[in-house]
Amino acid sequence: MPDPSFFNKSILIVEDEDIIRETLSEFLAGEGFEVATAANVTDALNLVRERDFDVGICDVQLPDGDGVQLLRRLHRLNPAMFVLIISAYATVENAVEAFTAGAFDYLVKPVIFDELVNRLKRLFKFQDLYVENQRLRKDLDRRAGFDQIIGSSRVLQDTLNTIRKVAATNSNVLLVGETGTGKELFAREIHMAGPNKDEKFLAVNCGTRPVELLESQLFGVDDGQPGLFRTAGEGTVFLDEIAQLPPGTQSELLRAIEYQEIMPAGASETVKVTARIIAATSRDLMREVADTNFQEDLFYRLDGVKIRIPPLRERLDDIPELVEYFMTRHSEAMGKRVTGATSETIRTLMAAHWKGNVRQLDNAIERAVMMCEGDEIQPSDLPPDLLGIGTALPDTDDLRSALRHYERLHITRVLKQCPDKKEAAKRLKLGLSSLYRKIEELKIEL
Ligand SMILES: Nc1ncnc2c1ncn2[C@@H]1O[C@H](COP(=O)(O)OP(=O)(O)OP(=O)(O)O)[C@@H](O)[C@H]1O
Repeated sequence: MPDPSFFNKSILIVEDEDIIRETLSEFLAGEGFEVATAANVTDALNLVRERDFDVGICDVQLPDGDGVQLLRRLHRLNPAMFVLIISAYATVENAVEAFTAGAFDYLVKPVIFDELVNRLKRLFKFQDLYVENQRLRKDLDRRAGFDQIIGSSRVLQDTLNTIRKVAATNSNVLLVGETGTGKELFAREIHMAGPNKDEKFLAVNCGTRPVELLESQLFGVDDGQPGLFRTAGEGTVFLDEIAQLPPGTQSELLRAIEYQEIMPAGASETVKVTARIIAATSRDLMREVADTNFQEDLFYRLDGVKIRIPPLRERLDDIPELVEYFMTRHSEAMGKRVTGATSETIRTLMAAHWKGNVRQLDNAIERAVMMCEGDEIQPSDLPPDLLGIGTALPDTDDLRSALRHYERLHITRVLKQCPDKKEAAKRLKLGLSSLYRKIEELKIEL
């Protein structure tokens, strides 16, 4: 009975002796593998250039090269391919060379089938761990901010350029932007592009209450918790919603910036701190100063290096890419196969107002993926309030067609909210038969 871990696995046998290659191939195919064979280095490389294999079994001596060198080249083409070297002569040097080059295992001829099966079972256990490890690493990198800022619009790219320049200087930064524009994401990017990227990035919301809790989180307690500033070391402290920092805490923060020292609760002496500070606000800090809610000194300290994160409506070109990104993420998480959005959906999204910016778009796509019944997101899968705020732009200048377009959109939205046609007709102030006629005329899909 073949081992279940062998099914759907692909294996490449590289062996110049016909009889060995064929018996191995027959045996492994019988065990459930998908098998391909090559009799020399050139053929093996050509096969690996064409497709990925899970495993390679390579003889050491081949007519046009040696198996260990082949192994190195295979790894360059596909690092996830695990290779088992077989050799007619067992020498320590051979084995060491194979393992140093990255072989997963080493077998001596004649190959005993039972032994090969055991080695392959072991190999797949490791390979599963390897794949899982790669996935987690990717996930971690994503969470840490790598590769996560999506969008190639000019406006976004200019902002990213400024961010990278500022990041290198290790100076404190103020990020200003509406809610959901990605301020925390950009703050992480600054940290990761800065000289202390291997240190910690710690975030706190300045709206945290009571004040004592916020202050102990930030500055710590004398004989208890160290607080974010000390824990961050040379890393970054991200102060979100800085406008909500209470007046007393503002003075403490000013001291941390001006003198690089803090006073933990209950302490009698100050403590030196070196963390970089990145603050973010969705409010106009200057106005908060004018309204005496925010200390002027602190404002000027923070305002030195200020970067504005543009709202989504100023970079509509990013929407298709962001939709693709969120769609992939959410459909993976929900185990669905939603692979695209219709052009009408994209037009609708590009016409919406996006008060909640990228976060709102993320939520809209999450909902759309949930509602989507086929493999493409339709306008009717989008949140109804979104259709209300923005209106899809018609594809034409012809007034009659444009009116049909809006009529179709409006009726679709009402029907989506209210599937009972009698009720929907009432809301539309139409007779029931007129509604049916419109549905037919406008080709509204239910
Ligand atoms: N360009 C982008 N690419 C990918 N995801 C983004 C982008 N911008 C924002 N996001 C995502 O949108 C959500 C909101 O971003 P974030 O929390 O950084 O915004 P914020 O400006 O700090 O919001 P708030 O002011 O409400 O705290 C997050 O899930 C973030 O990952």
